[in-house]
Amino acid sequence: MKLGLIGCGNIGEFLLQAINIDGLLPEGEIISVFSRREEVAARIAQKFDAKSYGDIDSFLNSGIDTVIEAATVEAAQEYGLKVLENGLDLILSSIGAMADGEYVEKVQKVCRSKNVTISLPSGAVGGLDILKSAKAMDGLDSVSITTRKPPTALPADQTLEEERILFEGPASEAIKKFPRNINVAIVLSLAGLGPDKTSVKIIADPNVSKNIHLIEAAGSFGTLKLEIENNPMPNNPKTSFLAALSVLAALQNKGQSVQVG
Ligand SMILES: NC(=O)C1=CN([C@@H]2O[C@H](COP(=O)(O)OP(=O)(O)OC[C@H]3O[C@@H](n4cnc5c(N)ncnc54)[C@H](O)[C@@H]3O)[C@@H](O)[C@H]2O)C=CC1
Ligand SMILES: O=C([O-])CC(=O)C(=O)O
Repeated sequence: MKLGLIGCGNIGEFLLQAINIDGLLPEGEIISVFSRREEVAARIAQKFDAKSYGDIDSFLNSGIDTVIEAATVEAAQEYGLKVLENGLDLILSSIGAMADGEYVEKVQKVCRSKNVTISLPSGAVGGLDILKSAKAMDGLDSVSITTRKPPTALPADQTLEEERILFEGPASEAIKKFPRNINVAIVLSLAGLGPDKTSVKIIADPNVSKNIHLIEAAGSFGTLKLEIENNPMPNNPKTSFLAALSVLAALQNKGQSVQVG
């Protein structure tokens, strides 16, 4: 795999280290890097033996076959379709871009016509396999996620002394208000009941140091209760380490003949 990377932040730099330096993707290498700030892309590219590009078209035509997006929901929406239209597979970190049903339809149409795929890694949560099985015969009745993070990981009052509920409502609204914090609700929506029927609660809690997600679901299969206590990434406490690992795992699993789950 000849990989291109959009976004040189936390997840991006983790992947460059894991793939280009530590050799954790034996069949792949990140050869091209694109970021909003060209000088950042140039510095990071040099450090990890890749090439940086200042415009998206040269990046997409740099000999890559797969693009990893690790930037923002806005960037994913801006470049996602273009990546696919150029005949390149896409792996998305900013899954909030897929909250819009019309956008998802366009993505599916381009994927079919260009024979490419878009992969949505499980990110900082799990249980997607259970939700997918549970809804196979329309037997999934409810899905909710309660996200509890320290104020440093949220756009919250940093001097909070007690926990505070910042949001309660559907995933479709949550991702509009917290596009950098609740991508997990959209991946759960896509596996389960959709962004309007997936309930979200976001709590800023000064008494926790981890990013905690509690996923609850019920249906004809039974009930699900899954709590994940994520360690934050050292350079960006908003992002859980598991989210970066899930992108690496998606790359490692890409094209494998034995698919688990
Ligand atoms: N699916 C999930 O479970 C999770 C998803 N995320 C999402 O993954 C994405 C990446 O996360 P991090 O690496 O922690 O973020 P980060 O903030 O550390 O890095 C983002 C990078 O993207 C660059 N960027 C911003 N706009 C851009 C544009 N228009 N074009 C190109 N580059 C652009 C920034 O300059 C920055 O270097 C974020 O959208 C984040 O919300 C984060 C955690 C969990
Ligand atoms: O990393 C996390 O715990 C979740 C997160 O930021 C997101 O879903 O956007």
